[in-house]
Amino acid sequence: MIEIKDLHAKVEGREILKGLNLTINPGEIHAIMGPNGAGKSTLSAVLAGREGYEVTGGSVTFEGQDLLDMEVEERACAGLMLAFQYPVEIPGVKNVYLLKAALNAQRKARGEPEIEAPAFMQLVREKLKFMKMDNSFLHRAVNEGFSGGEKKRNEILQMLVLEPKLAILDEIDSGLDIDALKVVAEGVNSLRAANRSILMITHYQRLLDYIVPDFIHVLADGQIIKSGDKSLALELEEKGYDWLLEGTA
Ligand SMILES: Nc1ncnc2c1ncn2[C@@H]1O[C@H](COP(=O)(O)OP(=O)(O)OP(=O)(O)O)[C@@H](O)[C@H]1O
Repeated sequence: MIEIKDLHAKVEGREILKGLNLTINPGEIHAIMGPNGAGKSTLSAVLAGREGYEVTGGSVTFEGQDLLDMEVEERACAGLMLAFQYPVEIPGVKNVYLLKAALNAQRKARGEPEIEAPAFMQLVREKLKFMKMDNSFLHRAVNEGFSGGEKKRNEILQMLVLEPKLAILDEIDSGLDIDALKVVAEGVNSLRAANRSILMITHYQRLLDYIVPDFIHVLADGQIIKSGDKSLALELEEKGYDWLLEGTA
């Protein structure tokens, strides 16, 4: 699905990613953990094509295409989607409008006609119900006045409607109460498919009890310094990061 080789990136002139390598195959779920400031969100921003992040070396291949050469919209239409750590509020744009516009942009890129209004409403209502969200969320401005947990649910709602090939979840568990964490995890688990991959950034092993990853990686100082299976998260919970950082030094 995606192959990241020796990726280097700068933010505000400072090198944050320092030779990062990661390969994710279709159907796999990978989790990235690591100390604050290690570059985890920078990685997701670079993959999504966010402005202000300068790639200074390396390559990223997404389904055989050079991802770094694609515009943000092209990346989205090709099936890459990022759930933000801090979802943005878009005053004046209704949630339902954003979902429909995004879905139709995707369909257009695939040469498909726009979705018919009744089919769209049926799809969206079904996904809202799955996320245990009230229909009124459709007619509110995107994320405006949403609680922290509601914003995170809304990010997953977008994913359920848009069905990305590669879903990147940046700290989707932060700010969620216990019940909301389960709902969000169920949403993410329902995305699991043989032709879809998920990359989750998290600080807590707790999320990984609900969404069990195939691989866990530790990102520190701009590089992946250790990879393992889900048992690595338990080891990190117990020992912290110092033992790994000392080993690297
Ligand atoms: N726009 C920016 N301007 C200046 N520095 C930035 C910017 N974005 C990121 N950085 C710096 O890059 C480093 C990596 O940040 P990043 O958000 O990628 O870390 P992280 O691993 O996601 O951390 P956390 O676990 O705390 O969310 C930090 O030192 C941060 O201050």
